[in-house]
Amino acid sequence: MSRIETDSLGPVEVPEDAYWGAQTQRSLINFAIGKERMPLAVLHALALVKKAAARVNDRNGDLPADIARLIEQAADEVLAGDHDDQFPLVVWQTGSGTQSNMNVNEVIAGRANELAGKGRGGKLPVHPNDHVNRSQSSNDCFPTAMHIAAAQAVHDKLLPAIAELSAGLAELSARHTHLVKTGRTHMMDATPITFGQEVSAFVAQLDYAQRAIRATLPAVCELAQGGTAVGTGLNAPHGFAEAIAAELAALSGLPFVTAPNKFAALAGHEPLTSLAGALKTLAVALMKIANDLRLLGSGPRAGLAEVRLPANEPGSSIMPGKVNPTQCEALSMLACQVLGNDTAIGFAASQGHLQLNVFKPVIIHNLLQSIELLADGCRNFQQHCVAGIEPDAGQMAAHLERGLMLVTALNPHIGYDKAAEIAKKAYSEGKTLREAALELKYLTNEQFDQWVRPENMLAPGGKG
Ligand SMILES: O=C(O)C[C@H](O)C(=O)O
Repeated sequence: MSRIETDSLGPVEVPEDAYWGAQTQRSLINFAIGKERMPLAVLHALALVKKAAARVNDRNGDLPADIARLIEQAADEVLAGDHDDQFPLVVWQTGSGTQSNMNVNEVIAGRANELAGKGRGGKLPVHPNDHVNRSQSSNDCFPTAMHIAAAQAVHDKLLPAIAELSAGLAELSARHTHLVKTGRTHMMDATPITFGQEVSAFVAQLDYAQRAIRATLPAVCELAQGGTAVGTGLNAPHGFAEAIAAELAALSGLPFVTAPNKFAALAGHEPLTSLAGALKTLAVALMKIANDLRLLGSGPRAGLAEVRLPANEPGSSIMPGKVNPTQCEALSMLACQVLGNDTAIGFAASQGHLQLNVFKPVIIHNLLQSIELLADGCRNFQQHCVAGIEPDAGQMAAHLERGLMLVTALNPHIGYDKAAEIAKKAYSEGKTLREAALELKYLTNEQFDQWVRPENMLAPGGKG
């Protein structure tokens, strides 16, 4: 069953139960490309813009109060998720997001008209363009929705998830401040380190990444709304930009303000590019953390085997009893995706032409995917990997005992060249450092005990 809706190009048949109108239907027909739907977070953010615009327009006397109330009521239903099935459009559509903006305008108008007792859809008494889109253009409300969706996702999901992983790693580090083990540089044995020190680097890397992400938020909280079609604000009343930013801040609890230059806010996407870059920084840190932990957990018999990762599931369909570092694999894979998304965002954001960037859907699709993957990834990694990590103190001690770079502690006492001779002799003849040193007569047994002490090699000022 269908009904007829119209737009400026003429009549279009839409499913009878749909709230959307002609423009959404045309987009469905003209852009049957891929499966990637416009993220719901963007559509909900657009609904928030429509609600805020209705309030400001009502206050300004630019909308009849009853129309504004109907818009707000329908927008609230969208925000509550009651109409999520009414947003079927894909990412690969008009580069301004006009069709998704019209999808939201049409659904809100269509539902508002039903609430007014006029039947589903249509343009009376609430018109999708004249009322729901009042004082707006897709060119300002779509980038506004992009910024709102990104800021909310970072604030509500990503920062708490980073904090959770960071707390888990900090706890692991604090539990093992005295567990001495072999340090490695160039993947080769180096001087000692504690497991606590090793893990403390991960905590600091995450801290750096979260600070980089936070630093981008003030610019992400600057909104394009009020610029309308080209940045001049045509058809929006004086003061609309400031008023709607304040309304959106009040509705969302986030510190949104109006962007100082609307021309740039429509045509450039530097704030979201910076955020994507900061997400890349987080992905880079997570890649290092995942790789280090799977390297330290390699084995269990023929690898480093210095940590035991939780055995969450059988790893192999053919090799009985094999357990794999699957959480590290998932985390490092999603880090690759985030690096790829950052590249796509960079290309897309660089393509602003004159007064508009028309690569907006692909930017926000990639950005929100990165945020979601990173947030879920941090949480999962904490809960299913870091929380269950146990160091193997025996294996660490054995590696330390066999290690050759403890010899570095002898540099201040016998000089680099003699110390190197000891290390080379020990390695080539399969001897311990002590045996080689004594055979070369460069020091006594007592001096070796006094100078070669891993626990004294962990900080500046440490002496052999
Ligand atoms: O949809 C609009 O409001 C404007 C459109 O993106 C355009 O500039 O052609």
